[in-house]
Amino acid sequence: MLGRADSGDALWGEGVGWGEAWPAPAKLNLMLRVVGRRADGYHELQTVFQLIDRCDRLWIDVRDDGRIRRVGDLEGVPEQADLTVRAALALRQASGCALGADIRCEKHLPMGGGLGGGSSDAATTLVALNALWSAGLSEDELAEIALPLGADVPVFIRGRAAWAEGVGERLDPVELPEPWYLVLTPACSVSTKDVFSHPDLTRDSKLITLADFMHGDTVNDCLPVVRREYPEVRSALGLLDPWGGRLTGTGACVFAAFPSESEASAALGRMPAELGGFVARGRNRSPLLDRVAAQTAV
Ligand SMILES: C[C@](O)(CO)[C@H](O)COP(=O)(O)OP(=O)(O)OC[C@H]1O[C@@H](n2ccc(N)nc2=O)[C@H](O)[C@@H]1O
Ligand SMILES: Nc1ncnc2c1ncn2[C@@H]1O[C@H](COP(=O)(O)OP(=O)(O)OP(=O)(O)O)[C@@H](O)[C@H]1O
Repeated sequence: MLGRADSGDALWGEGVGWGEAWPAPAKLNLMLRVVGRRADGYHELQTVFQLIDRCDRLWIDVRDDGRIRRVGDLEGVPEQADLTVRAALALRQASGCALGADIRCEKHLPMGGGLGGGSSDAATTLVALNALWSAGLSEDELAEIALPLGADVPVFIRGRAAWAEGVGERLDPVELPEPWYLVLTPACSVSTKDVFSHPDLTRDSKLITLADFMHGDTVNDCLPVVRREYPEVRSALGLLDPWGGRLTGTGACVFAAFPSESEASAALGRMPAELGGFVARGRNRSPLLDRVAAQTAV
């Protein structure tokens, strides 16, 4: 898990030079309702995604020999299971492209944190290689390849804060306030699969509207199960009580919104030193959209 020392260079913004890096931002689920279950076991959701300016970074070199390789290790994830490698293979298959790639991912986002790090890495790989290979797939086609890689991958392809339904593939862009968030990263990894297969998970939440959400309906139906099964998440949430802490996705990360960076940083300063956490700005537009525009303008 990443602690406080890991800070500034994972952000993007004015004056931050990305060089050749491709950004893979995190997301927060600002609310999450489980409204049904499909025949294949996947759950129908209503959720609101917002991006934050905390990113993994990828470097991708095109290879002429058609091989797709991961450069460097990712603890607990074999090369062929890595979502960046799987995304590249899926794009090569879909596009018929004969080129390959070396992919290096610098992780700043905790795994199993509900921040969608692996999903975002996959989306960035698809978008980057579509440009670098001149594969010519449309955004819709990329989103279609993205979904089998993970329910969270399409939102990162679209690169916009969104109201989402289905398993997260029916996306409507939304303009939201862009507050500062304090995100706490408890030292545990929550398995999305385990939460969704838990017998006590609420699976019949009533449908709400965007207006309901805007008026403060920010329930996360995974919270009761996660709070019970993961004491680290329970105690991190308790620390955010004064500011209305919320769980993102199936956790483990929890967050609270603040009107300014200084207020979010002050709250972070009051957290126990051993608890990982960071401050990031909510964003309605992904830096990936700008990075790919810069690439295609070359
Ligand atoms: C919880 C969220 O993060 C909210 O944004 C996502 O719905 C999860 O997306 P994800 O991590 O990309 O999840 P996937 O890799 O597609 O699925 C992991 C496992 O979670 C379960 N799963 C996931 C999403 C969903 N809507 N229903 C499910 O039941 C399935 O058992 C699946 O095997
Ligand atoms: N490049 C990658 N980065 C992170 N995880 C990866 C990657 N490739 C494969 N994985 C696997 O995917 C799992 C989920 O990782 P991820 O970081 O997306 O979790 P998450 O933030 O909880 O996701 P979500 O919010 O989408 O449920 C990891 O535990 C890991 O086994």
